[in-house]
Amino acid sequence: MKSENSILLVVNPIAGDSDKTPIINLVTSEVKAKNLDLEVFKTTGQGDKEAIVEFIANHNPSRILVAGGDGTISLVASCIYGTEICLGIIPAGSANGMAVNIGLPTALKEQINIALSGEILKTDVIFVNDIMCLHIADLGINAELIKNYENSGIRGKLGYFIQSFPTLFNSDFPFEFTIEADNEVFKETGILLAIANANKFGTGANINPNGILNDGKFEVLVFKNLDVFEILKTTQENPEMSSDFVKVISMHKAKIISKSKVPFQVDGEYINEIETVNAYIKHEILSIAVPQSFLQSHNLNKKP
Ligand SMILES: Nc1ncnc2c1ncn2[C@@H]1O[C@H](COP(=O)(O)OP(=O)(O)OP(=O)(O)O)[C@@H](O)[C@H]1O
Repeated sequence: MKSENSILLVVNPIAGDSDKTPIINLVTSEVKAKNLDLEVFKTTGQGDKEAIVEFIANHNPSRILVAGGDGTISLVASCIYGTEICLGIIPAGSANGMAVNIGLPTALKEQINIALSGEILKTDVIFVNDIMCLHIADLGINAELIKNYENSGIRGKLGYFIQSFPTLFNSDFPFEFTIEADNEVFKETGILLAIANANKFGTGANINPNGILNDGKFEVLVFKNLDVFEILKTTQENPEMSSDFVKVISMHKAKIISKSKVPFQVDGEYINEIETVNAYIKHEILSIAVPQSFLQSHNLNKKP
């Protein structure tokens, strides 16, 4: 049985290269003000999943707050999906795609209050080659950019920017994909194939404006070229992109085969070069605390 009063804070001390003491202190005072109990778990980078599972078994928290980046959020999500334990996000990484997708505010106190709130979304989760994907996985030029960025040692947006030029010149794009979607087969050529449950990359680019986190489906989007005018549209809240630029297919499961090996990333983490991806969705299996405005603007049902 979970303990309604018990909150666990999972902190990744190295995420985003920042000191987490202010976060721990403010979470401690906010949790205390609500008469709840707090335990803090700091990740080490070694055996964290097993340690968190054991910690949960011993402390039975009703909610887990995560102070880290997308990697730490995925780690905790993989420990609690399918349970009633709710995840609260305190973005503190170099990449915070999930925070961007649920529209978290920037002020820490507001983030903590949302993470402890009763506004809860039961989100779908995609599994790509059995790897959990909370927002977007992709094959092609973005994954190649992430690989080059991770190898470069230059952090932040500047690192991304610097890597984009050699990546664009040296890439093997376009790639040829066969997409076996539910009961239909599509053959598409493109520079990037995204498998998306959410709308946005961590950078804020809104590549899947019609994606809904709890509709039981995900989208495969094949971007066909580097049309700058169309790419700029992804900075808008509701972009209408040309079908010459992107092909969008909504589905429950897919097998995607690339004619040649292609770079592959999941939620901002480079995985490897692959030829085949099997993707399927699990419906409403992860509870996340979200801003009330997000639930309202997306007409999403609140499900405790
Ligand atoms: N105490 C630690 N020391 C070193 N590495 C750690 C520690 N705790 C977690 N990690 C590593 O942090 C990574 C996850 O970081 P996360 O994505 O949350 O933040 P981030 O700042 O966005 O990181 P990155 O830029 O590497 O994606 C994992 O690779 C994990 O193994």
